[in-house]
Amino acid sequence: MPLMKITDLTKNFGGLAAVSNVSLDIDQGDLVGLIGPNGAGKTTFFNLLTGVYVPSQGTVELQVDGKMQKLNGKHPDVISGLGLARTFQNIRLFADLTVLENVLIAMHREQGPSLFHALLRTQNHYQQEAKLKAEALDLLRIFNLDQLCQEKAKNLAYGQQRRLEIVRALALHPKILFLDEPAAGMNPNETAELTQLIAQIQADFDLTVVLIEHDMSLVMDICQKIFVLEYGRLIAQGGPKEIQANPQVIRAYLGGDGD
Ligand SMILES: Nc1ncnc2c1ncn2[C@@H]1O[C@H](COP(=O)(O)OP(=O)(O)OP(=O)(O)O)[C@@H](O)[C@H]1O
Repeated sequence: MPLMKITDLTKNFGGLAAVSNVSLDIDQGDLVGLIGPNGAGKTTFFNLLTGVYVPSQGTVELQVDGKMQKLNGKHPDVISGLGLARTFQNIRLFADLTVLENVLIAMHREQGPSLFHALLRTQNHYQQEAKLKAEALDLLRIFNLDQLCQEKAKNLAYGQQRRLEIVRALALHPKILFLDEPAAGMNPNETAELTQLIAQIQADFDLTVVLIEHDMSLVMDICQKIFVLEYGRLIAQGGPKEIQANPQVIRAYLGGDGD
């Protein structure tokens, strides 16, 4: 049974089919790349899977406790609660809060101390706060951001902000992590470092990762399976070698208006 099953998924914006009849499965433990030229429908696809958009047609199902459960029409917060976390193409941090506070806020949304304990400042409250802080620092350490934990997010370099976004998503303890162009704006060294980090957290946290990325070195290095969209349609799927040799994919990139 797949972890996620996407069937005939379609999203129309007026007369434009941004995603068109896409069917695919994502298996537990996959590290999946979603590629395609600009405007192919990749971000729209993510938005459909994470509840930001309601599909015009088709279904998105997630395996929960051994059964496939329909996600269509569920609020993004409910979907997030079922184990889907994501980052966005545009960085969405709290610019004036510290690095640590940015992570703690994400954690509080998921598992923070109850209002009752917080208001009464109970011992339980302080213990839970200390536990969350320790966990946040552990995650920040993996991404080499622990030394910057008291720095305001807006003062971080661009690549560091992107890494902090991933830490915030990981803090939700997701089953599936969706990364929308995690290496965008990074230099080649930062991209190489991030590539290894993504592979490492996928293994260490037993995660399923789905990423949109234009940087082919990242995709081909670590993705075991690649899905290719063009004009909203799924035109190919397979391993990195297969995809690189696929004539339809080559034509989409060379003949289209993509990168
Ligand atoms: N909210 C919207 N309303 C209308 N059209 C939209 C909307 N969102 C996306 N589109 C259109 O849908 C198509 C797919 O866009 P999408 O952003 O999903 O592509 P993408 O593959 O993520 O592109 P990129 O690689 O440039 O980020 C594009 O033609 C885009 O202009």
